[in-house]
Amino acid sequence: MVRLAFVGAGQMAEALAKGFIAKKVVPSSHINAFDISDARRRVFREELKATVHDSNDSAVASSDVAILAVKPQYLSATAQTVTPASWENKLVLSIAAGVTIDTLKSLLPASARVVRIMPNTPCLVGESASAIATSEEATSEDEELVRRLFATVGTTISVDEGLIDAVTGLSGSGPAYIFLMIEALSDGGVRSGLPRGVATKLAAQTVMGAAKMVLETGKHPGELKDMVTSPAGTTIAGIAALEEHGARAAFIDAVTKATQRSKELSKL
Ligand SMILES: NC(=O)C1=CN([C@@H]2O[C@H](COP(=O)(O)OP(=O)(O)OC[C@H]3O[C@@H](n4cnc5c(N)ncnc54)[C@H](O)[C@@H]3O)[C@@H](O)[C@H]2O)C=CC1
Ligand SMILES: O=C(O)[C@@H]1CCC=N1
Repeated sequence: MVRLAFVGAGQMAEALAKGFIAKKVVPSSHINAFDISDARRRVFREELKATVHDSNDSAVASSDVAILAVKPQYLSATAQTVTPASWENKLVLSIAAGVTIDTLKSLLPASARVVRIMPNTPCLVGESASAIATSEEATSEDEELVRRLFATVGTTISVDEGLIDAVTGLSGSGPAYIFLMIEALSDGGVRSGLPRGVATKLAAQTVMGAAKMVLETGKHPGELKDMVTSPAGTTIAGIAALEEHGARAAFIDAVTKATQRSKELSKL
């Protein structure tokens, strides 16, 4: 079974590690980690029962596959905390927004094989959307291993690296847009008289049900929207309000701006 190292044990590393452990694809005993924060090391040691090391170097040296899970701004300095000998022949996965395969390769010995992945936090509940872009050096076995690993925590898709910034703007950041939307729908329910707990539950279940209908029926979202919308009914009144407030443009702009920010991060 593959031994994993998390270089950086923050929110995303925790979501992935918990997902892998829950799906029994990597046991706690095969998860190595280091983080500069005591608090984060404690979470990995006490909650995840992972092996927490006293350096990135030791965590990587003890593993077959390393996952770079620090913020993009710290990635270069962090990669240098691992000796070239420990990186040798490793499969190195980076989940960092904006950091290109070329940049990653420049930080590692030539024998390291790089794969870029953009997952999202629903990996915690087995519903991540992960896009995978491989370097030329990564073998088909590497790609298969990464796909199998991330498929246990959700859906995977292979893309050219040129599309990873757009993936980041849509599905990498996307859960936050949907959480905001659920919160706002719940507020609407509360304003209309529902208790908060009931409103949030109905809002979240509605988002999940609608998403499942798109994925499982294969129908265009517009057609599904029309199926809800009775002439002179309640839904068209709600849709008209959303259009008046520019909801559609707001979502398009959110993805566009987040994609631009991902591109900016690649230039830092
Ligand atoms: N949060 C999300 O939803 C997603 C995040 N990402 C990417 O995942 C990466 C991590 O993001 P988050 O988990 O949200 O950030 P985070 O801030 O929760 O985690 C980063 C961790 O790295 C640690 N760290 C900093 N320097 C270090 C060093 N030299 N050695 C070891 N650990 C060090 C920090 O203490 C922190 O715990 C980022 O590159 C981000 O672009 C990708 C997809 C989704
Ligand atoms: O906000 C961020 O930069 C990271 C990348 C994708 C989701 N969170």
